[in-house]
Amino acid sequence: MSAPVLITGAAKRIGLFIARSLREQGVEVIGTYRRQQPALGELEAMGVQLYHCDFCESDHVHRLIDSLQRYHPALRGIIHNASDWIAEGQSELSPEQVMERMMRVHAYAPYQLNLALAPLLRNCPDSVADIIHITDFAVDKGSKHHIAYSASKAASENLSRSFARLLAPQVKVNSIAPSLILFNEGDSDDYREHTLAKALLPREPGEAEVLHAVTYLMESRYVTGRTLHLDGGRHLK
Ligand SMILES: NC(=O)C1=CN([C@@H]2O[C@H](COP(=O)(O)OP(=O)(O)OC[C@H]3O[C@@H](n4cnc5c(N)ncnc54)[C@H](OP(=O)(O)O)[C@@H]3O)[C@@H](O)[C@H]2O)C=CC1
Ligand SMILES: Nc1nc2c(c(=O)[nH]1)N=C([C@H](O)[C@@H](O)CO)CN2
Repeated sequence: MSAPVLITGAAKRIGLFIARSLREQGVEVIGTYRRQQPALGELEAMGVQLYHCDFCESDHVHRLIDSLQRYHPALRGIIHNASDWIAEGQSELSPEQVMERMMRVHAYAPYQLNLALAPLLRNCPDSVADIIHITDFAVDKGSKHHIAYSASKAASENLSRSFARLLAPQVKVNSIAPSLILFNEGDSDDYREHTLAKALLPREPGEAEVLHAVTYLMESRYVTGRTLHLDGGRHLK
């Protein structure tokens, strides 16, 4: 791949795994980060170009777009990975504030980036470029505890359809909809057991499962406007 891949939320967990793996394969990688994380130094040492951006802050998004347009003539791909997983009632935020934050990070910022960076994707010297939105299994089923999160991920998935139609044939646009990929450190044994039991394949697949899906989509020459479900058969339980 002869132009960089932009990965949002690259400082930890799945975004970090994808950024590190693509870089190890010799792909130029640009990453965004919100908070200082231990892995930022490692990414810089690997040659990953990092930009600070909180997608809930409009001026940050505009500054990121300006920098990318100024310093990068082309992009091979954009992976919209950045995400906040906020449950209603589990933070000091009001429901309105939760919905605003969810829509900003999962829909508004990706919308702004796709529109502004489409010319850079079209400039990619490879035969094709990709946008990938990482959404969630909850898009199809909803979520009673993460209502705004789920709705905003559904908006993100719909962005994939619209941008697939707008940017074809130079740019493919797809979604990856995972259910459980990686537990969080604070997850209790009961929560882990309950979550694993939701799928036909009761396992925590880890970040590589998402990397495989990203690689498949970026190597495809005929898939666009589609969603890859990574859910262990949960839809059949
Ligand atoms: N983990 C799982 O099992 C599942 C994950 N997914 C999806 O996969 C993707 C990666 O998941 P995972 O690695 O677990 O996600 P995490 O929540 O662990 O990390 C998300 C990343 O996004 C960044 N981020 C959060 N809010 C903002 C913001 N307002 N502006 C900019 N960056 C922000 C975080 O930065 P910071 O370091 O500051 O927190 C972090 O780097 C996400 O889109 C998620 O919704 C979907 C289903 C299951
Ligand atoms: N931004 C995030 N989104 C999601 C996370 C996460 O840790 N960060 N985790 C999940 C869960 O794994 C869920 O799929 C199963 O309990 C969902 N989204």
